[in-house]
Amino acid sequence: MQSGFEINKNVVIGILGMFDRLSPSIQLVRQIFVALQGAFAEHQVMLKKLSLKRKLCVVLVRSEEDLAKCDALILPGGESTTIALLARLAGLLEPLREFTKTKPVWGTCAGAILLAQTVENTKKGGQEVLGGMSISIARNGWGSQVESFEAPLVAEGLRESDRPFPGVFIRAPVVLSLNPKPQDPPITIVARISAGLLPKTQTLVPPDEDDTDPRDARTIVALRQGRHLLTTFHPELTTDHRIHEYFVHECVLGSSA
Ligand SMILES: NC(=O)CC[C@H](N)C(=O)O
Repeated sequence: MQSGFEINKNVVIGILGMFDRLSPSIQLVRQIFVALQGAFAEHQVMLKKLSLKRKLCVVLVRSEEDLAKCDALILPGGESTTIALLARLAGLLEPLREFTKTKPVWGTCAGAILLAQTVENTKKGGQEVLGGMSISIARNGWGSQVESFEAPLVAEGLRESDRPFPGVFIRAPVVLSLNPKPQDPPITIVARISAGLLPKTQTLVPPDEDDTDPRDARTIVALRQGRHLLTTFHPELTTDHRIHEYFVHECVLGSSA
């Protein structure tokens, strides 16, 4: 893939931080959740570990002005409906949709929901999306917070693909189907969970004892379409930086890192 970057240009990766707009008391509650769900600091630490030929700047994005500085964006975990609402209140929803049309975006967990074209199991009133990926996804598809789980993932699209990627799933969404139209960029599977490890607690898709089809869309937990990346789990809460590396090298810099 062609890189859109000049060789000496710094690369700015933004991390959407809508929760950082909230009042101090709500911030405290948020910190408790973010410690569990990953956010700016965790992604920043991972990005700083990558070895690149050019300087990588990581910025927190809370406004249209912040977004305008970015070459690429990470939509972190949290709560997709709240993130979309806060983005709308900040006048950022449309700029985010425009950004998604032209620049690389990676959505983790709640961010993955925002990147999907259609969402099931939404809260009353529906879910606003940015819609960069032609997939259908279900919020909280594996169950509630207490049914969060960890599982080794088959890292088929990553460097050292024989080495499983540690999957951390927190009220994670489930990919239901891939629906690319002929004119859309093709979808590449980056990581899967083995069909046999699919949690039985999933709320949306009825568990089927015989359903161990490894091609089942529910087994897809990381995928790429064009310059966008989607992970239903939280790579920033692990010590394995291969997914961050994949985003920067493949989606942002186009293999020329
Ligand atoms: N860890 C997460 O980001 C959870 C996502 C959350 N279940 C949502 O609907 O947005």
